Amino acid sequence: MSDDTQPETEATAPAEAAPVRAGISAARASLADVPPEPGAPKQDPILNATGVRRAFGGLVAVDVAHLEVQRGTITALIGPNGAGKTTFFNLLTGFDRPSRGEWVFDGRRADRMRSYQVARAGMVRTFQLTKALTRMTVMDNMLIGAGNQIGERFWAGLVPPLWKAQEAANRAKAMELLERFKLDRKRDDYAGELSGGQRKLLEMARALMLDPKMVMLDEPMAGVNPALKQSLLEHIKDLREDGMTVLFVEHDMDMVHEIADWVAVMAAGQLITEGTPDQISADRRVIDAYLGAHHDAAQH
Ligand SMILES: Nc1ncnc2c1ncn2[C@@H]1O[C@H](COP(=O)(O)OP(=O)(O)OP(=O)(O)O)[C@@H](O)[C@H]1O
Repeated sequence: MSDDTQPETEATAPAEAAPVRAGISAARASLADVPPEPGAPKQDPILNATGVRRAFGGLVAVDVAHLEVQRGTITALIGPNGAGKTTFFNLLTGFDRPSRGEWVFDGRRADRMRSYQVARAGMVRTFQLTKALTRMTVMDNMLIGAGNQIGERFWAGLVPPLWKAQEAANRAKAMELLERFKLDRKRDDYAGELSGGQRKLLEMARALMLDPKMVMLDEPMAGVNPALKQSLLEHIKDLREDGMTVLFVEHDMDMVHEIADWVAVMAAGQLITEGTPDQISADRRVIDAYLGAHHDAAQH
């Protein structure tokens, strides 16, 4: 954790040290008996997807037969360029519509939900800061991340005390998160002035404004300098400690090894295997997929 480097005190050491070990060992234990095969069933999947397909004209970008994501784990989604990872993310989070397929998130059918409904249900993805957002302050980015809960409820939005109370609560929550991500001193700066790594931290902090159960991160390490990488990794581990599930797309295999409890591998739209990081790095199918080799049974 980012705070581990601080000197331990009697008051804080036990409370901070215990959950770190609890989260990772619970996650690994929950996956211990799962076979390293595509579509492997999990003990307690927070996400359960079946037959998810998305074609763009003649190109089948995603064709995932089955995937379960175990609750409380950090799961990496890897695969060569063009494997369909981002498209799959977009489908799951309601930003794209599948040609067919269904999935259940935390006990609720989510394949018909719109993106804001998916987010409200607890599956929240991070977004790269768009140009418009870089021209807003860090705090305003956080407040946008909170959505407009009262304003969306039309009648409540007409009652100023309710509206103001909600805004004050959002601000307090945003401040707490900015402190946690060590961005509190930047709150009045334009988001565009942040470094690559700080932007990633802001993207994650914004997602947490919605109190997600599952956080979806698309290439969290892209454009982050080595100094901030470690801090970012620790923040992602903290999400698991707080009971959240994390699914992330990433090309940086060092990062995958360091934080993933489980890895799902896509190639040419399909889920070709799953397993622990060690199982995956030894899997011939994965090596072949990255080398662009044809899957040939004789090689196994
Ligand atoms: N809107 C779209 N229209 C047409 N083709 C698309 C569209 N979006 C994605 N594709 C195609 O679908 C395939 C999968 O793309 P996708 O971006 O999901 O892969 P990826 O695994 O995320 O790749 P990368 O690691 O390079 O980001 C690619 O061949 C891509 O060109």
